[in-house]
Amino acid sequence: MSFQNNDGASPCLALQGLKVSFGTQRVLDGLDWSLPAGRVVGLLGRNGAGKTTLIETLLGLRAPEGGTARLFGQPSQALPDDVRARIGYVPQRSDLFEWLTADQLLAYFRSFYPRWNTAKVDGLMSRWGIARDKPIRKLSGGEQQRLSIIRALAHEPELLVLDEPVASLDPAARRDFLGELVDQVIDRRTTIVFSTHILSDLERVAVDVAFLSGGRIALHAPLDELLESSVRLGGVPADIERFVREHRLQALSREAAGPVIARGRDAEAIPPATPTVSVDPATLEDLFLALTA
Ligand SMILES: Nc1ncnc2c1ncn2[C@@H]1O[C@H](COP(=O)(O)OP(=O)(O)OP(=O)(O)O)[C@@H](O)[C@H]1O
Repeated sequence: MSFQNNDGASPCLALQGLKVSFGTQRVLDGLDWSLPAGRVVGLLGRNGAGKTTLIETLLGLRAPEGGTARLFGQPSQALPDDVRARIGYVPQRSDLFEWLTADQLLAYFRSFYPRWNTAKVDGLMSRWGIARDKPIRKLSGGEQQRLSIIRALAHEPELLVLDEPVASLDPAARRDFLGELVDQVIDRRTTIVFSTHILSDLERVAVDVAFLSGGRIALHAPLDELLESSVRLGGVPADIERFVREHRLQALSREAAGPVIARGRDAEAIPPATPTVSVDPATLEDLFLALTA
């Protein structure tokens, strides 16, 4: 699958050979990744896989030891102000000034941006039920998280990066938030990268998924295509191995025991079960476990 931009412009995010270590621990290990405009990508990986490190490095908040990170064609480490204004970021830990009220906070941020969508801010503040005149420290964790998201959406960024934005949100708020992200893409072609551990949410919206494992992006594909072309195979290892070879499937997990997750070229390339090998649809959880092992 190709992720070239349709209009031929440079990708909004381009990472090449990115390397980041903490002491002797190599977290990003020659990571390549490129994203055209207008996609929503769920960044998946196990705890400690390096999602936050990747997000901080791509935004220029952390210097890599090797490789390059570019946003809108500019080096992330030296972004001009006009490019910075095209980016929205919701960090994992709240960056809100807790002694301000929501209204004061929004007024403060508004002063930094040439563009600010007051109607969108007001609409989301009332839809998400956030008190405007309470000190932020008195808002619940989920309300603070929603306020942080509103702040990041308000200046209509072309690239929105969110580090576990739904961690404190209840299921209804998560659904609403994801709907908002999708609207954002439909209305404005915003590119959105967000890390999450809540796989069930992703299956409800048309998103891409990118799996971070071993310091690299192991796979990046539209989720619906990935699910349609992936299966869980059951049977004894020798039969499965033969089945995978004969049907030219790509085995995504190589565990000696248990189900094997495999992928065909597309949905049509998936063969039916045989007396010795069972073929069932793979879930996103199957894919996550296989690809981030
Ligand atoms: N400032 C730091 N100093 C030392 N080690 C760090 C630092 N930041 C991150 N690490 C280590 O780097 C690895 C990747 O951390 P990171 O926070 O990027 O992972 P993550 O995928 O976002 O994890 P989680 O899903 O738990 O939020 C971890 O092993 C972590 O302990």
